[in-house]
Amino acid sequence: MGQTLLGGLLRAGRDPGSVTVVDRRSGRGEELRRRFGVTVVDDPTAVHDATTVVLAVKPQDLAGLLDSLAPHLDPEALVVSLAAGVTTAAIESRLAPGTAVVRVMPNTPSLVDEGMAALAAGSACSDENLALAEELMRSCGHAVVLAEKHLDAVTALSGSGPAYLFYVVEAMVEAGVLLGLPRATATELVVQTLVGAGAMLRETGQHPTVLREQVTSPAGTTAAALRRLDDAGVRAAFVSAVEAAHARSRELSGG
Ligand SMILES: NC(=O)C1=CN([C@@H]2O[C@H](COP(=O)(O)OP(=O)(O)OC[C@H]3O[C@@H](n4cnc5c(N)ncnc54)[C@H](OP(=O)(O)O)[C@@H]3O)[C@@H](O)[C@H]2O)C=CC1
Ligand SMILES: O=C(O)[C@@H]1CCC=N1
Repeated sequence: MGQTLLGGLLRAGRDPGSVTVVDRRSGRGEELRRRFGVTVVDDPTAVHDATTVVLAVKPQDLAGLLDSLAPHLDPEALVVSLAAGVTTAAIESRLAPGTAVVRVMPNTPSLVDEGMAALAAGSACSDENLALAEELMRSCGHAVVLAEKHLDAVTALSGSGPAYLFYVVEAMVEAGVLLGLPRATATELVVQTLVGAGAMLRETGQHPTVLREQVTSPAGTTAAALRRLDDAGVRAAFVSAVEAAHARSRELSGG
């Protein structure tokens, strides 16, 4: 996710010379340097002169990372965390009092500048800090500011959401192959159908129920398929899956 966001920032015109990546795996540094033209170091004390620090490690690694960064952070620096589940209060508790923290939940379509991110401000975060974090996230897609109590739901919906849609695409491609289509053809059909359906949702502004009804001819093929999906409890399974992601995000906040 960190690399995805880095790519978005640079595409949006940020000077690579102004960005330092702290990466503990030395083998990857050369590739990042070559690909993005940024400075790559393995020493976390490099944050000492940073005005904005983006944390893109797994939630389980965040506490240890914060402890190693805290003594070196400029007290005026803005800290932006991408970690699922970890609250701004938990982050603040490991940093100097008054440190500005923003919690962000991005998603992987940021890779193609179609990301959806939600941001929540910590207790010492000014409007200016929040606007800066929002600008960072808008460099690779959409961004909304929400109360922090909603961030676990955002994580479950748009954070993990691309995986649910890729899962549906995988299943549909397999179905096409089962019906005798070459895999490449099935993939092209399904991918463009997903992109087209997404564009219709965005550009018509119509409710998905209306768009689904337009596809569903009386006594036709779609009605036969949707009946099977309902029989298999697919709609309920999606709701339950999102609930499970929400619960897991809340669990990670305890970590
Ligand atoms: N993937 C996604 O779709 C989304 C992820 N997120 C959040 O983004 C964060 C990263 O997730 P993701 O990119 O999937 O995870 P990855 O494991 O792919 O990336 C985490 C990276 O952090 C590095 N790292 C760990 N500890 C340190 C450290 N102390 N110093 C420097 N680098 C370190 C890891 O290095 P190494 O490879 O050596 O372990 C790894 O490259 C998570 O908190 C996740 O919740 C948020 C929204 C969406
Ligand atoms: O699976 C995860 O935990 C991360 C957070 C949201 C998407 N990926």
